[in-house]
Amino acid sequence: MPEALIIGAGNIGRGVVGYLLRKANYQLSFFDIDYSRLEAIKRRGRYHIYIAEEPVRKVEIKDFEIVKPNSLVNKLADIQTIFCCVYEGAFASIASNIVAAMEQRIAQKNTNELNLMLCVNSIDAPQKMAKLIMAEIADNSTMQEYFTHYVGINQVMVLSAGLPLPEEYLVSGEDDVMITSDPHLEIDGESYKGQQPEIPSVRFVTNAEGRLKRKVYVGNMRHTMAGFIGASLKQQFIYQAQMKPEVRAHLMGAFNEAHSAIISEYSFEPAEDHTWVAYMNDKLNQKVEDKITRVIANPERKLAYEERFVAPARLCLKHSILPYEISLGIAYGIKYLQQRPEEQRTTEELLNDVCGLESKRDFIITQLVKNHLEEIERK
Ligand SMILES: NC(=O)c1ccc[n+]([C@@H]2O[C@H](COP(=O)([O-])OP(=O)(O)OC[C@H]3O[C@@H](n4cnc5c(N)ncnc54)[C@H](O)[C@@H]3O)[C@@H](O)[C@H]2O)c1
Ligand SMILES: O=P(O)(O)OC[C@@H](O)[C@@H](O)[C@H](O)[C@H](O)CO
Repeated sequence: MPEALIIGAGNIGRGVVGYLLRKANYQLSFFDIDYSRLEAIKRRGRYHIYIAEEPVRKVEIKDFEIVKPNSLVNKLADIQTIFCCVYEGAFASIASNIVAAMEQRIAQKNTNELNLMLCVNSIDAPQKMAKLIMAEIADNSTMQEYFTHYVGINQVMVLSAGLPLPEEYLVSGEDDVMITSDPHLEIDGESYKGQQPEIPSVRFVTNAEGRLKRKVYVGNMRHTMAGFIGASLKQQFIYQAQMKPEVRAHLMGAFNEAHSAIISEYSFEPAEDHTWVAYMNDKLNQKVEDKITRVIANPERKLAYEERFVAPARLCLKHSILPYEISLGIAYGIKYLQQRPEEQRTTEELLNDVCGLESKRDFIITQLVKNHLEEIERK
């Protein structure tokens, strides 16, 4: 039986990744910084994944292991497949544990490849993780050689959402999770070390940078924009914003601007890209109870210069596309920040501090956002 360790047993770790690996008969082990929560799941012996299909399907997950904090390094020294389903803030501690595990591996002459799959929506995540590891082994050429030869740090595009279980299903267990329909993963096959396993609904792909940016700049941008607009309409769920025709027109406009920029910058096979667009657009019609608060969590990070709004807006300009609708998403993001009771900064200051936009250098984007904000205020 193949074995995988899932670090970060949250919506994606327990949900999408747990579901796909268990379906492929993997023996699952979970590690999470919240060990008491893992213990509670283990005590119950099972949890459920609800797949948001019509009708909703429920899958039971049992016979899994949990890893104690003081056993993590031993586990990492032994295992070959690790899925990291965390936010970037967890990278430093994971990097330190990988370094400690590499020491053990070298001592044990373990030359089995170790592949770390980074299930994160962050640009350059593998480079950031590699940098943290390299910083710890800067003076150790044996470790550096081992790292280069045997450790793969691989970007994953998680093409499904994982969310806390909506309240109406909550009877069966507090650790159950919901995932959207047709979950699948794309893993960077160019960075992967060794033989690629065959797992249904998991594809090893090339052009990972283009694919990740397509996901984050086009898909996550539109998702978060629906959240910011929905928040201004005092809605609770993403689908409520997506279903409003006037909102959907703006979401589609922003999606099309970002998508045009992405396909101008990166090469995609047209049929594959067509299928991706259809898959993403199908999500607009799904009535999944995905809370706006989840999708717009950490709004300042999401509005940053290299992130899902400003980066595609800049890419649009590079390819002579006016990021008119994406700028509307930024405007709603700024409006959301301004409504926080503790927020004192002016629009100009927020555009600068949060979005990294400079009024001279980024004249077009800042002007578009300011015009949209005036228009929103007039409504
Ligand atoms: N939820 C989605 O729909 C979705 C889809 C695609 C990608 N992602 C990405 O997947 C990642 C996880 O998202 P999520 O929705 O599952 O979040 P989540 O908050 O539900 O789960 C994250 C888990 O990581 C744990 N954690 C935090 N620091 C840790 C550490 N140092 N070591 C071990 N565990 C740690 C937390 O306790 C939590 O259980 C994020 O990077 C997110 O952007 C999420
Ligand atoms: O995970 P974040 O916080 O980067 O973004 C929130 C959502 O957009 C994200 O989790 C999506 O649900 C997911 O990426 C599936 O497309």
